[in-house]
Amino acid sequence: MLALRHHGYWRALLALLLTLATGLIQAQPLVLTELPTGSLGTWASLLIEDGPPLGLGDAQTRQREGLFRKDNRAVLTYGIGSRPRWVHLELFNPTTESLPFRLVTGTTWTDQLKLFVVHDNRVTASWKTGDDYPKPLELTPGIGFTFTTSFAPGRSDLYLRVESIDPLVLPIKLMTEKQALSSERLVHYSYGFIYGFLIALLAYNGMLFIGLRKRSYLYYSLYLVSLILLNFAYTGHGSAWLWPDYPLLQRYMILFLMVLYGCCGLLFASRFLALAEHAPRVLRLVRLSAVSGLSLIALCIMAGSQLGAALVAFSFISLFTLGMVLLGILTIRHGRMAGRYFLVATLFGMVGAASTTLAVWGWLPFNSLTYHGLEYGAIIEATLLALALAHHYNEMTAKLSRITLSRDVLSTEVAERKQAEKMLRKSEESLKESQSIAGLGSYVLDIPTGRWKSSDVLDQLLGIDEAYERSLQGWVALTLPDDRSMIEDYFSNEGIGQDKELDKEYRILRHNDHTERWVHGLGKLEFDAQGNPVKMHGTIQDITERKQGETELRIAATAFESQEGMIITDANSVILRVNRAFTEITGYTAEDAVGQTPRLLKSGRHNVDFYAEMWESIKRTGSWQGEIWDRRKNGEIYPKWLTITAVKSDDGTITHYVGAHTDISSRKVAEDVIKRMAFYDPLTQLPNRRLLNDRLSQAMAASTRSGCYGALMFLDLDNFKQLNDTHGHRAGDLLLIEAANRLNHCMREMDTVARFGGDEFVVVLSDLTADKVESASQVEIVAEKIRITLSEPYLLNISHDGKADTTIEHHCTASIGVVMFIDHAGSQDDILKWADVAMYQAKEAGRNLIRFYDSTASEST
Ligand SMILES: Nc1nc2c(ncn2[C@@H]2O[C@H](COP(=O)(O)OP(=O)(O)OP(=O)(O)O)[C@@H](O)[C@H]2O)c(=O)[nH]1
Repeated sequence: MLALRHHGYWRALLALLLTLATGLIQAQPLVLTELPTGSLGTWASLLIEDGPPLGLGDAQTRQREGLFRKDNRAVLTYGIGSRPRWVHLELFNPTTESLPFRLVTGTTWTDQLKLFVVHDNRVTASWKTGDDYPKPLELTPGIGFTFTTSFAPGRSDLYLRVESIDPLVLPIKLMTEKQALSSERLVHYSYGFIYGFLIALLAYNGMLFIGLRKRSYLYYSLYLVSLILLNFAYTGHGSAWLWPDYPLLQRYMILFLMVLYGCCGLLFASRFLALAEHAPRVLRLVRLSAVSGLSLIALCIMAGSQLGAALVAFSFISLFTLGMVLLGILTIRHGRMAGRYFLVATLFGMVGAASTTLAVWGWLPFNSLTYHGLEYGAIIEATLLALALAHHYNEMTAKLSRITLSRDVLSTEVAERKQAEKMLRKSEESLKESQSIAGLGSYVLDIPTGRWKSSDVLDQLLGIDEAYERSLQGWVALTLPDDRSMIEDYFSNEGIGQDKELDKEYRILRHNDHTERWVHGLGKLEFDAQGNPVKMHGTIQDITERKQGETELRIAATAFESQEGMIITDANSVILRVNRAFTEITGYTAEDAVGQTPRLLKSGRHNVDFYAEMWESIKRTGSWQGEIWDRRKNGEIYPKWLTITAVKSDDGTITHYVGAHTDISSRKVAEDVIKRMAFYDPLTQLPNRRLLNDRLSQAMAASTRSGCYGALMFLDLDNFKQLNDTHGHRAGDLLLIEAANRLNHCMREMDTVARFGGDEFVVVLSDLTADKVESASQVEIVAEKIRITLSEPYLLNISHDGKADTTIEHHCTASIGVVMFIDHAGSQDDILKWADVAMYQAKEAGRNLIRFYDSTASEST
């Protein structure tokens, strides 16, 4: 208050100086036909009441005494708790008629206003109004008090007494009816717009609150309600329309609503800026301020101190606007975008409120802009706060969507993790199962103590149970004595001393059934900080079957490299492997043969049927064996004894073929020799008597079949003995050989020439004709040919031991006995006997003759 008064003195002094400076100019009355636009404060003179209230007469007297002083401001503003004062305005109507005018003065909150129009020392019009009175007269909401009056020609004096504890603001305007209406219309439109805008904003945010249930919107709506109510109150709409009968309410309503407006603003700001979260101490301060403001105003109202209430309200609203700006700055410093909008909004609000406050306090020039600053600022502030709220909502939505996204990601991760855990469990089970199938057990050995832990599979493998002593001794006991040193060596120096990993194959003795098993032990060392091995993690796998398999393989490999030629093909007969014996027999190396098929060895001696039969047998019985002729790499054809065996899988599918063969060339040769020895005469190489019997039997059978005659000739060389006796046995042999050759040359392929013994030969002719005479004639021709051929001289080259060979010419003939046979007329022996008889007949007849056996006459023909 002191400060206010202090300022008031300065202003008075300033006004006095200005009055003195401009006094001459404004000593003239205000000519009503030449009215300036705007407020007429500079034309007025003032008198402050020091003592008890003055009446009009007192004021007129003081005016005449020159006690009224000029203020020299268009709008007279004197702040809160100003002393009542009188204002005098001298008016002059230069016309001859009364001029009607609309006088606008005071603000809507002016407590008391008295107005007198004096003409010719007569009061022509007077009013008493103000918001201290119920149903205040001539109150135009949004404008002030407006009085319609007429000024008679000549001079009129306007006396105005004004009293207000609220900020005393005194615009004085004289307008024609037309000007007044236009001005009022503008004001009404403006308020229509302002309220429309604010109410729309309120409705919108109210609905947002109902829809979104966000308290920021509720507090913002409350803030708007308080702003609208405050505006409604101080523009006079309240006292004109809502509470005209309650001047007491009007007196405190503006002030209370100012505090309430500030509190709602703080409430909204606290929520919007999330002070509870980011600045709890500031929130406490804000709450304290709000509660203090409300308490103080309530106290003032209850104490009936309008001045106190006005001071509280104006101080509070000033601090509030400043506080809002500070809150905005604080929030920006916390790095929140919402704070920027808020700060800009509150700055507008603050500037607007400050403008109005300072204008009505008289610290700023009073004009439409400054006076309505609070409204403009509030509208801009409310708009920007709505934008801030929208931005905040966007931020929240983005945050929410981020949270939703994170939640989705999280739930996906959880699902994935669950899936991974499930898969892990599954794979652990599979691992256990596969370890069990593979006979793979695992262990962990504590090296310093020698204690170990084993998996279930390892326990099964070792044949131990829970109670088994899992110590070093326990382990040694499980190892086969012969292999213990291998493991002991590793743990003593060879391995662990050199930090090597364990990798050994050794045998164990199962604890429960004392069976021997082969195992493969692996172990990985774990070291302490000093580098000493402290643990070993490892696996032990049962490899008994593999070991057995390896042994069998070794045996098989040895067997494979046997004397027999071996060949292994796949199911498509493609050669996979051959052994050394194969190469030795065939001449083909492994490189030559692998990838080929056994057709490589084909001799061409066997026809398609042979091979078809062979494969049919393999398919049916799984094997085939027999003699087969193949061709060596060098082209030589050789016989071999081949055994082919099909290798089948468990399901019976043929997977491989194994062929084993032996070269039987030499055996074949031996067989031939034996055969020759058994059936051929070693000297002449002619069939012997045994083979003759066979051939004769065939010829006889053929004769029976065909009904054609066959013939048998019995030949005996004449006087052969002499040669032997004269030139030695060797010469006799040579003659026999030559005679045999000559016989062979005389005969057809189909005929048989045999050596019967000594110097006797037998010739069998088959398939002659069915006619006996004709056949006999053919035989005779042959026999004659033989006789003549054999009678040719023989040149015999005789070798002598240690002497030179000698060649002799020898003459020799043969006696020939012939038997014709057909359809088993006699047995083989009979035929031979008959031929022999005929031959003897020839001998007896003189030798070198041919005789046919005649069964009826038993004589030669
Ligand atoms: N060099 C030789 N002589 C044989 C062989 N086998 C038998 N001889 C002899 O052949 C002779 C056969 O004699 P014979 O047929 O009885 O008498 P021959 O002198 O031919 O008189 P004829 O038959 O009456 O004309 C005997 O002296 C046998 O020792 C043989 O393989 N080599």
